Amino acid sequence: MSNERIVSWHGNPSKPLYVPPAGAIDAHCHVFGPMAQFPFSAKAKYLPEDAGPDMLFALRDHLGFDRNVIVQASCHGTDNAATLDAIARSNGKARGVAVVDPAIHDAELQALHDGGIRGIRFNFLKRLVDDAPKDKFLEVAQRLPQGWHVVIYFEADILEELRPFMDAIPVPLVIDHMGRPDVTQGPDGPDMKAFRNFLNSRDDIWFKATCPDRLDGNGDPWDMFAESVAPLVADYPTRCLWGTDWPHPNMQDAIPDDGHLVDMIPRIAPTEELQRLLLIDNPEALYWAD
Ligand SMILES: O=C(O)/C=C(\CC(=O)C(=O)O)C(=O)O
Repeated sequence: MSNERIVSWHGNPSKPLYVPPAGAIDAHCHVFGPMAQFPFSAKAKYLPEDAGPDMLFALRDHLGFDRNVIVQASCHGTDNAATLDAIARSNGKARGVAVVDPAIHDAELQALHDGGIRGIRFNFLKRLVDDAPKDKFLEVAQRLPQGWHVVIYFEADILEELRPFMDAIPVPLVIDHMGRPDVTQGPDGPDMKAFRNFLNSRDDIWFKATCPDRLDGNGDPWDMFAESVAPLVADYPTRCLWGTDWPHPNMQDAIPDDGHLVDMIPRIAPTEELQRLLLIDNPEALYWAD
């Protein structure tokens, strides 16, 4: 890995035209560092510039959101200190998802709960992590604090391979970026069909209708993303979440304008009722149930 620190976020995102409802939650974002206080993991696959809580909360306010769910990014490995620090600074307006060493003690899981964590993330992207031990992941998934869930990040080509593993997880599942379907196949393409089959296999699988910038190679305004994802939100309105994905790790060559990302919301959730579910009720059920 090069030692050059990367900027993957927009310096001056536009003000969105869409105004989120009061209480709206950005349910997928990260913090990077600050490095002097929270060094990156020795195993990190990218070395970003600092993107700490002050920047995240300023963006939240600029975009018209009220709360954040901060997902531990791979560059911080299994040390959740930066994520916990951001939650602690949020005045109750952030909760989080941790990445843990599967050998973590129950008391440490409880300490994470007390710090605002409500789930753990299993990352299966080979470009981001060296190994993803399914047997160990399953063991820790069986002893999570009450009310927690598991977030899984994978790409569409390994959905079937992961099925036995995911089927065995005894708590709700939240799938990052819908398992990265090729949205240019359209709403009835093979990737979306396979993902719908998976959603239909149990009623406690949730998904993040996120990342047009990662999933639609045609670029902003990401029309194929809108076309492919709107039907999924319409058909599973109580199981979808939305997030900016700021600071957009690894997107330095195609940095999205966060204001434009927010303007995707009414295109995938066209009614006020769908927007309330997507931005408030659904993420509250997972992250602010207590
Ligand atoms: O931010 C995301 O959701 C996606 C990422 C980064 C990531 O997950 C991580 O570093 O943990 C990606 O595809 O590079």
